[in-house]
Amino acid sequence: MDKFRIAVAEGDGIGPEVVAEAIKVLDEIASRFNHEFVYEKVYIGGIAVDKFDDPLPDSEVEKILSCDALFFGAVGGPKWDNLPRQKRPETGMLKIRKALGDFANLRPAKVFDELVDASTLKPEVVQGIDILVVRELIGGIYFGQPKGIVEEDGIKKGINTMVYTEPEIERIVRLAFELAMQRRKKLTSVDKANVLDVSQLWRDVVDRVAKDYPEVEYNHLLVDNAAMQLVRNPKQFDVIVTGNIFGDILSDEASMLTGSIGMLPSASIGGNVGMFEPIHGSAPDIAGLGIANPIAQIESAAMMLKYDFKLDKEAEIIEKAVDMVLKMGYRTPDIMSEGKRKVNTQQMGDLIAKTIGDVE
Ligand SMILES: NC(=O)C1=CN([C@@H]2O[C@H](COP(=O)(O)OP(=O)(O)OC[C@H]3O[C@@H](n4cnc5c(N)ncnc54)[C@H](O)[C@@H]3O)[C@@H](O)[C@H]2O)C=CC1
Ligand SMILES: CC(C)CC(=O)C(=O)O
Ligand SMILES: [Mg+2]
Repeated sequence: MDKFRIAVAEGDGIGPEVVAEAIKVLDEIASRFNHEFVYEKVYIGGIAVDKFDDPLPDSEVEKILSCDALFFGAVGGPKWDNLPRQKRPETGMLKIRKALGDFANLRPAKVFDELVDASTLKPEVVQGIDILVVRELIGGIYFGQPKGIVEEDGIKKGINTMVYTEPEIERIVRLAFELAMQRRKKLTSVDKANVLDVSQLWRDVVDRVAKDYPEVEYNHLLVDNAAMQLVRNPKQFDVIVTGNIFGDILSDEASMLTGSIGMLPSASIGGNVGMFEPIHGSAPDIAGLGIANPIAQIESAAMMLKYDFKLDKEAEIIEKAVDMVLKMGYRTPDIMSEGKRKVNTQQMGDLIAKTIGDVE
């Protein structure tokens, strides 16, 4: 029997609701394939602020570092929005990403055939889309110094700084080229090199690294154009590699090609312990209503099995079960369309867990 220790941070808002459904699916996999998943509850975000007055206490970091993976819901909410920056839930999340050293955040945006009608874009634009956004996760403007709000001569000034070193760029770009080699061998690097020096360095590094991957067809796009191209002609994209803030924004945009942000999982890798979370936030507007889509969280569990535990077959079974449940016509409200069967968060989790046993 294989044993894996998983640190579970449910976080805030819809976090606990969707994590509970993903755990159901993991338990089903464990019992069918004779694995043991041991869950270690950890506190990050608003829930940790309430309990410890700290969005990421050292004790939680230690616990996570002793586990094989971190399975994460989402953090944040209006209750904590006016706290000083150091105490905000989001600061805890940024700190744990940095502490784990997970520099690469993989965000696949794949359109299920059954959900073509759920997208706000025309079916012919979104059908067959399979994009992988490779977002740099522990550098760039979310971490650069100096930062803060200072007052000079009675005038307040807000400062953030976008910094990337050459090695930081090279490691994420190289990984993106490697991933492109395993896919359709197309890579688009997104930057703002017409304005930002940090982006010029990014572009120079991409051009240099590209020489080691002659089979990969690559291009550069400025981020404003990339945002437009994602809705104009998303099928032109295979792998998109970009920095922290551009990747954050473009992946939320890409999620709407698939029908809902509730569909997009992610894997953060490259460090000591991998971290697996949906791309969405804590969705305070629907928290507690039982209507959140748990598929992004469930697919994040599949990514954990694949990328961290090397359980490729089990990961694929989860993906197939999701596909089958969608084919049966079940939909949470965010992906609902005419003639389909509306279900709530728990029902969707139950259906996917139950369907695991029916996957061929
Ligand atoms: N990784 C994380 O923990 C993240 C945390 N946040 C935090 O989450 C809080 C809310 O941020 P928002 O900007 O509202 O972004 P959000 O991603 O939480 O929600 C955006 C919209 O998408 C909907 N949505 C999100 N996930 C859904 C799901 N699984 N099923 C159905 N609908 C879903 C929400 O209801 C909302 O209308 C903030 O405190 C923010 O800082 C935001 C993004 C990432
Ligand atoms: C809450 C932010 C710090 C991050 C975010 O929006 C994301 O990682 O998608
Ligand atoms: Mg985001």
